[in-house]
Amino acid sequence: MSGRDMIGIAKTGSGKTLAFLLPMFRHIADQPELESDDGPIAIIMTPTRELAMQIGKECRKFSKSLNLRCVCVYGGTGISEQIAELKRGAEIIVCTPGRMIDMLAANSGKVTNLRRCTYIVLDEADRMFDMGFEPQVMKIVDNVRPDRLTVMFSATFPRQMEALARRVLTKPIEVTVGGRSVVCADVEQFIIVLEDTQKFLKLLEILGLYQERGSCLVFVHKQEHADELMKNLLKHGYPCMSLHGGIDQYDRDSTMEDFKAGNIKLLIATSVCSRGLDVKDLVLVVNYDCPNHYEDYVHRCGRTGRAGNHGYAYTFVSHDQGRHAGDLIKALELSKTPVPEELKVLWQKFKDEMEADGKKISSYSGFHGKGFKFDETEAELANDRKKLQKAALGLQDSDDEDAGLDIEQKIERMFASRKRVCDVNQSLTSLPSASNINNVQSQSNLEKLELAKKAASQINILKNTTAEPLDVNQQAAAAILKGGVAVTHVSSKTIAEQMAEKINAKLGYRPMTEEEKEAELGILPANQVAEPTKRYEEELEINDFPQTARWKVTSREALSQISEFSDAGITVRGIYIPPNKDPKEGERKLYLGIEATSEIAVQKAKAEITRLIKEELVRLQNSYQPISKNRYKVL
Ligand SMILES: Nc1ncnc2c1ncn2[C@@H]1O[C@H](COP(=O)(O)OP(=O)(O)OP(=O)(O)O)[C@@H](O)[C@H]1O
Repeated sequence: MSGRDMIGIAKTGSGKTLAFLLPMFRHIADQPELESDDGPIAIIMTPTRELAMQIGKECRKFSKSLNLRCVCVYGGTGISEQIAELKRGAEIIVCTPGRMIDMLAANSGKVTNLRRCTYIVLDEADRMFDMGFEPQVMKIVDNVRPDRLTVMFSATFPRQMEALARRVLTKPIEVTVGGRSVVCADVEQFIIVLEDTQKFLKLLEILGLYQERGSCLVFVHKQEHADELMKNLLKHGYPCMSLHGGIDQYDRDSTMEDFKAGNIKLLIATSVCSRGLDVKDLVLVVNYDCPNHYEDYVHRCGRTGRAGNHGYAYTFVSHDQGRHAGDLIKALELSKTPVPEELKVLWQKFKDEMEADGKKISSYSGFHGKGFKFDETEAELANDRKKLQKAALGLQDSDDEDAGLDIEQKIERMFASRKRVCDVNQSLTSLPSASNINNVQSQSNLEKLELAKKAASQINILKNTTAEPLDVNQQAAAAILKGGVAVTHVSSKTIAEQMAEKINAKLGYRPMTEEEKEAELGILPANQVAEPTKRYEEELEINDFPQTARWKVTSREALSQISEFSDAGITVRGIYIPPNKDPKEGERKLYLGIEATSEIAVQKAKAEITRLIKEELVRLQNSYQPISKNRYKVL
């Protein structure tokens, strides 16, 4: 309420939605009214479409009487109605980040814009900052005025995620109500260790106990399992539906509506339903497949025991899932629930097995490798590569939240970056490996200037004859995101100057300033001449990223855009070496060389390269649709 940025952490079902809606209404009431063509004053971002719908519904309960308009913008459904609604104007947009970006770019920015946006909510903030959403969230947040109010809410907030989140907050206050990342005390937890073959019968037994008392939600790990289990339950006389990312959005919406209205009492879902969903009278959660990380367990269990009601959460762990036992023990201990002996035994067994393999177990989940063939760093690197390649091939479940944690760090590690700083003048003779400068080493500065000018003018001619729409489009998109008008005009002279600057950077040549020229002509005293500048270089290995990610950062357009944006020269060097092959003598794996006259320029270029690779990895993973949508239609 006081206008500070904040991180709010409170247990599931405690009413966090209202905690950000009420101050938001007050904030909007203090702003001047929207004029035609104004975008929203408040944006609420959520990780799932169902959650966006739910928050939109909650918001409208209040906004109607306050004469405010709230529009839900989320993917998977027709874009035209959402565009029409936005064009009529809305003070509040509840959205999933991907579709919001589509809207901002739609119709050259005439649909909506961020000019008036001063209040941003990131609900389920920790989820919003993992691999799936961070690039999109940052794209939006970075284009909202810096003096905005930003608030983040979640029931869980791992420390490593918090550091990332704080990048978009200004001196935030952190409000924690009750525990941080703890299962709500109103949820009674049961862990059952059993064989896979016993799971279905156990589920029938549990449903027999609870089905009469209210709605039940069963979580499975994969989309196929959800459909399979639904069929089996239908066969056994339990009317139910399934809900997951592979189902058409219209069917997802209607299933969710039916489940919330109590028309369907039993829902089989993947973790797409684990966060934020609020279903009245949901009395039972069954983790038919054990969640594969701690936060997911907390959120899944939190679908029951909401708003002061009592709920029950059962979790099945099979004997070969000892690796998850640590997280479950942690969850039980933190919520002061006795840990079953069988679970302790399972965990101990897993730890013993790992230790026998030479792997050290940390207190709960995860282990630190002590491989036989690799040293620790190599093992980690190999593992990261495997994961990224898996992601690129779409081999992970699309609802697997674990997939992208700390992806930037992994990319950074794969870059195996090498840095160098050198004096410009020295560098001309001491850095023969630095790309195109070999043939100009012995030339004088004046000759180099002439060379740069000629090359720039040739490129300029080429630019004018083969226009590059991408450059212009990108500028337009940036302008639209900022709420401006998409006008881009770059004169030939400017292009020539920019190209000359870039070539100068590559050559390691710094043109003389007016003062220096005058000094050389004897007009200024020599002691007023500026000190020689330094050149900063960094090499980033890109050989082992998936092919499309490599293409993305080596294309001519991408390189010229990054150069333009960062003021650094970038060259593609080395050759591509396939996996499991070593470079021959004198060869180097494919890498990018960045050179600039300031460290900031190098960092800007590197950040952009990282962003492009990350975006591509996310795209590859999200575009994986293994199963035909039609299979999931429930008639
Ligand atoms: N002051 C209140 N008194 C009674 N019920 C409330 C109050 N505030 C919120 N609720 C109800 O509590 C339920 C849970 O609220 P909400 O969905 O905001 O929880 P949450 O903290 O966001 O949970 P999650 O972490 O799962 O997203 C909703 O049904 C809401 O209507």
